[in-house]
Amino acid sequence: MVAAKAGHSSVVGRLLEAGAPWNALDKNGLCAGEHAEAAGHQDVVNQLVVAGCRAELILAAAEQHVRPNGQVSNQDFLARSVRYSSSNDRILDEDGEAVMMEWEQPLMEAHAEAICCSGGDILNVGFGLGLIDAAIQRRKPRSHTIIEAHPDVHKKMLDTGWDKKEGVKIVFARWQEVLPGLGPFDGIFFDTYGEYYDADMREFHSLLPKILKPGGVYSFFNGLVPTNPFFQAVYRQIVDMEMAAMGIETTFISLPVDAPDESVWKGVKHRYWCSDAYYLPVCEYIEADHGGESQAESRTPPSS
Ligand SMILES: C[S@@+](CC[C@H](N)C(=O)[O-])C[C@H]1O[C@@H](n2cnc3c(N)ncnc32)[C@H](O)[C@@H]1O
Repeated sequence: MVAAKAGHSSVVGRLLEAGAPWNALDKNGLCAGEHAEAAGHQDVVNQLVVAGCRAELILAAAEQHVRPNGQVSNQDFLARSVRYSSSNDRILDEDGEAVMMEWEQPLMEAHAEAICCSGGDILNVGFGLGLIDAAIQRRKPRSHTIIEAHPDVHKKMLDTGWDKKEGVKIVFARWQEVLPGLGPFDGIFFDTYGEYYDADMREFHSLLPKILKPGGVYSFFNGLVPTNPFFQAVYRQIVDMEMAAMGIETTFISLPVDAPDESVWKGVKHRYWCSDAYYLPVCEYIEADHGGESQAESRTPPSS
């Protein structure tokens, strides 16, 4: 950390080679990448991002929850009840963990804008409060498929008439059971609960070439390590690399987040968000006739 703070990239390199963990924290909870970033040593930041991506450690650590603080497995979550608040501004699981909260509305609006840009056939995985589905409906797509696996959430969808909306098809199942038998789609959004990047999201991503049409847009709720900006940057890089291996280019759009004040978290077991920035992923096939340079230019660097 001292070497990172001082910008000594050769020393940082040697320490990493000798097995120093890229993601160790000091007593103030800061990692080497944050020290380097604060001191303006971008070369060291980039070096640590690359090391983080390569390290076996990151692959193990990649078992991040798609949504933070979901402490139960997906199957357990689906087998237990959830409750909607009376004002419909949140869903809590049996432990009082927030499954979804209304403060995310502007983020969901932005995701809908990204995936509905060409209209057509849209897929959303995970209904929750229906925020993104309402935003999708406002954009009047040709068809709108919603995969939802929780019985209580499915009941809420029926109680609120989602099954009667024109063009809407509800698939009451885990996405693992019905994909890739659906689609293909022009726009896809993924936002489940109690699932992990390593085990679940990566599997979902591997289906994209089958379910995303050429010219289509994929996005997902980016809840990967929201508590640490440097670790977030590493995950953005990992997603970018894994998508690129499938011929898909990822652009992260940086959005300011109006951090919900303390009162919003009252009654929620864990506050799952504290960052003032959100990096909205937009994933599209790399076009064969695209110039390599212009693609690189349009990417957001991992440390931004
Ligand atoms: C965070 S909420 C989605 C919030 C939604 N984006 C919104 O705008 O309100 C996650 C949803 O995914 C559902 N879900 C969890 N695991 C699933 C799975 N394997 N397949 C389908 N839906 C799942 C949950 O029941 C929950 O309704």
